Amino acid sequence: MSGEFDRVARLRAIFAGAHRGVILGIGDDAAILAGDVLATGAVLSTDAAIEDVHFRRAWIGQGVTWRDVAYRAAAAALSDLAAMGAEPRAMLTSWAFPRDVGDDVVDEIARGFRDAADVYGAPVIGGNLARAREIGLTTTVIGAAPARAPRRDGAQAGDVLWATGALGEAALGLAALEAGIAREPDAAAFVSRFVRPPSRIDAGRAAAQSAHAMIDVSDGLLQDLGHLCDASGVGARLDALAPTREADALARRLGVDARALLESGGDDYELLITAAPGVDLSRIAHPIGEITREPGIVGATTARTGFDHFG
Ligand SMILES: Nc1ncnc2c1ncn2[C@@H]1O[C@H](COP(=O)(O)OP(=O)(O)O)[C@@H](O)[C@H]1O
Ligand SMILES: Cc1ncc(C[n+]2csc(CCOP(=O)(O)OP(=O)(O)O)c2C)c(N)n1
Ligand SMILES: [Mg+2]
Repeated sequence: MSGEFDRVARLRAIFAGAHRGVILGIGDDAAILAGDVLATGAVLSTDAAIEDVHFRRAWIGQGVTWRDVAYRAAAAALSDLAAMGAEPRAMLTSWAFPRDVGDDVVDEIARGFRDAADVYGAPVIGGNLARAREIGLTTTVIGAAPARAPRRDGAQAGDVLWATGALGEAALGLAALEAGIAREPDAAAFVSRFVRPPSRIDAGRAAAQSAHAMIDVSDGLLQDLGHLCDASGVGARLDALAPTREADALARRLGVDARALLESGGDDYELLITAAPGVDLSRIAHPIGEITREPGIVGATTARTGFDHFG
């Protein structure tokens, strides 16, 4: 197994390449980005993917690869840029793992980040390696600001509430993984929805031009819609949201409630967008309800729960 500095050399090879606006990448004390690639303003966020909190080693070989785990860590972090309508420019990634994690695994993790770098157009320009008891992959994302970034606090009563994709399906994929049936045909699509969330960068950038408010769904619809409503001083009425037949069938098999996962499952990395009633976002999203003057969320079948790290 290589030492820290040999590992950095291997990462440098995997992340190699010329990238627009990157004056200095991996290998020095810090990276340098050209100011003009962030001329509209820099949008910055960071998120961690921690073993047994966000993923499990036991999943590897059960329908999930290390490359998937890494891709998901990057995509989850990049989702915050989508939610601001920003255009990804670069990533920094800080990894911690025990000594027994070999070079082959670290290389696979690097390739997963490189996959995400290619899909999102955000090269890995630096990071850190450290030893720890558990595997942790922390990703800092850097994006260029849109002309106007839709925030959590801009929703107005009467706005239409839109979502970019199916909610609750990633949580079903997670439930299938936890139940050990991830490789079965009726579960595979949900598992891949969990491990490789679709990029909503283009949707976020398109919506930024007309949205009043936007947030990404990481902790569950009710939880994240709740954050948006609280920040905006409004409430929401949800339409009757129905899981697909396939989702319902898998949920029944797993003994979970597909509708509850749709409302509180988390790990979706879809966008919630609110916009004035005349705005048509049907190219990128579908309407799921409306914003109300009265606080609180009505129309849900479950209580406002969702993921809370310390709850
Ligand atoms: N350790 C921290 N130090 C400073 N700010 C933090 C810290 N942890 C979270 N925040 C901030 O709190 C807000 C909510 O964080 P979080 O729930 O992780 O958002 P998201 O779901 O978009 O990743 C964000 O603005 C984030 O930057
Ligand atoms: C092993 C495992 N158990 C449970 C989950 C579900 N889960 C873990 S963290 C989380 C919420 C999203 O992660 P967080 O770190 O809160 O991201 P952020 O909201 O900061 O973007 C969810 C739904 C999971 N992904 N993996
Ligand atoms: Mg976060």
